[in-house]
Amino acid sequence: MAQQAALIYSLTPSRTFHKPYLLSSSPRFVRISAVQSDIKSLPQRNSLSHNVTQLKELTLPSYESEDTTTGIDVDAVTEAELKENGYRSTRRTKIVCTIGPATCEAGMLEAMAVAGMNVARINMCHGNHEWHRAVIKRVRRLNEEKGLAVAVMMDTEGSEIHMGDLGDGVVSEKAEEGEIWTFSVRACGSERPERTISVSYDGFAEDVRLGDELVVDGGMARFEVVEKIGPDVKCQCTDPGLLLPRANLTLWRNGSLVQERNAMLPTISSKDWRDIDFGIAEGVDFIAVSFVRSAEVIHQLKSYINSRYYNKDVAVIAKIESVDSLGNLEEIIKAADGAMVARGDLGAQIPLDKVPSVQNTVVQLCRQLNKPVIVASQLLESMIEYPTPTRAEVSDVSEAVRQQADALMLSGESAMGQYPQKALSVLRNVSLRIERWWREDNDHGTINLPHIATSSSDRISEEICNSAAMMANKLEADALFVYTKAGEMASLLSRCRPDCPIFAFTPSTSARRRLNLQWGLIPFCLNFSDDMESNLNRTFSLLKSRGIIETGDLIVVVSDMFQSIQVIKVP
Ligand SMILES: Nc1ncnc2c1ncn2[C@@H]1O[C@H](COP(=O)(O)OP(=O)(O)OP(=O)(O)O)[C@@H](O)[C@H]1O
Ligand SMILES: CC(=O)C(=O)O
Ligand SMILES: [K+]
Ligand SMILES: [Mg+2]
Repeated sequence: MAQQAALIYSLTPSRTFHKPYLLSSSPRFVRISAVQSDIKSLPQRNSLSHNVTQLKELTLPSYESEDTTTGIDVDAVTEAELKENGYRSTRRTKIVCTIGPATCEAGMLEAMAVAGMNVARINMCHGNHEWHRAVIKRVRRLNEEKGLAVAVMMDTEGSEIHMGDLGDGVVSEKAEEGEIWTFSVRACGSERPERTISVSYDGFAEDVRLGDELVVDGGMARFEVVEKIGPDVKCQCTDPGLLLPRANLTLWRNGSLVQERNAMLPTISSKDWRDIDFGIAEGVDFIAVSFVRSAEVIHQLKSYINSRYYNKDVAVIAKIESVDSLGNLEEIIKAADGAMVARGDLGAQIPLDKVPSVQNTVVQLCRQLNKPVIVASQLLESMIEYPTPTRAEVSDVSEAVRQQADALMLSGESAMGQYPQKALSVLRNVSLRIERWWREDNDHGTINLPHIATSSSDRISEEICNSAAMMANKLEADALFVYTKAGEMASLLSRCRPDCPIFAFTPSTSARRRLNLQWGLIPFCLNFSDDMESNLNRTFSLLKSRGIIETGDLIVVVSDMFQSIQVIKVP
């Protein structure tokens, strides 16, 4: 079968380290021995070439599923990246792509996975269950057939106010200055009168007042309310712009966001609960909850999942996009398994100039609380239409990478844009470049990570990970290895944002997919025993036989089972 081809940008080979350390691998003790002092023989980091030297076409071979009792599950994409670029040059920042009409076919999904998509996001605001089920199935098949670990994230609709669909085949409408448009709580159906938009919230006509400002999609277009006639609200366009199907609507009065009765709408609507049941049944890995206002709803969803689907491994991501969430950030993030800075709606609820500081706050808070964080929306908005990004967009992406967010997200760029693969490769290349720059810039200081563990055993794990990451940096190790059943130790290592990549070995395919969202983690599926000596020997020979590691590589190892750090030179 013809495989989709995609472009992989190869950086010059850099794996020529000669590591001068030799370590014994005794579990339970941190035992460093025979440390030699020929550190000068290490290559200068800045001697690693920055040049993008070759463009290579990569097709994914069909994947023979490994017997994980003996083998190791690693996919062709990771393998190629590790071999081509060397460990130090692998991308640490993960990429979430929203799947829509532009990317939902199997070939495109594969091309996106080859080009670096770590997580596929489906937005329940659009499409129906049949459409979403087909996408999830295609991703799952891709994972099975090609040995990939692309996770699926389902994003709930939430019950904020938005416009209805524009009708069959209508992808957008332009509102011009001065035009009068009708926003109505009546469903318009297929015979939508000209310049009429349906509104999702029944209380809309009652809540608005003459003179209110109606803002579409955080400022894509603006209207002033000029007349109310029963269910219809006549509005005059004051700022022309594009109206997209199901665009978000906010009302402003005297410079403040109006939250009349819509503030009482549930964060998780009855449709959302049905979508959540659907998503869990279809095996999604993450549920991203829109418009979270407080920690309560996260607790509610998590206990629902635990009681109803106790054997399912579903992580809950709190989307930070509601003005009300900002006073409860810490509790919300603590309650959730991760967070998303959903800048689209956030920018419609708070002044735009406040969005960057909220982004920074959420990213840093997540890092401190050890929760993965995604920076989302409009990263490369212009690439929906154009093949190159603006300089400002590239700067915005680099800022998120410099903040060391776990993941960046594409929205319309990958869902319905004309250049989804190009947008993905911009995220990849900017990430690689900025990560390298960040590592080479020795002046980034150390971020103070507070203790997060509550039990003494967790506290030990935390300290082990902090120390292992620090050792790996000081020894300029080639990689950190972590053997982890549920992924906790892997997260703790990722939280330290070490200089080298983290190979996370887990026996669980769902844990492997979940870890794919986290900064710097390269998750592998591997069945391991309680005998670390034999786990290591097996891992070394498996990875060596595939050319991923080589004799002499310096590895720092931690595991769930033994509270120890081992430093080993690959035999
Ligand atoms: N499943 C889909 N079917 C059709 N179009 C889609 C689909 N998913 C996304 N799109 C299109 O891509 C655009 C961007 O999608 P995205 O899901 O990122 O919206 P968003 O507004 O950023 O997210 P949210 O609705 O969660 O605030 C949408 O406005 C829509 O036009
Ligand atoms: C992603 C999303 O929901 C937003 O930016 O609004
Ligand atoms: K959504
Ligand atoms: Mg949103």
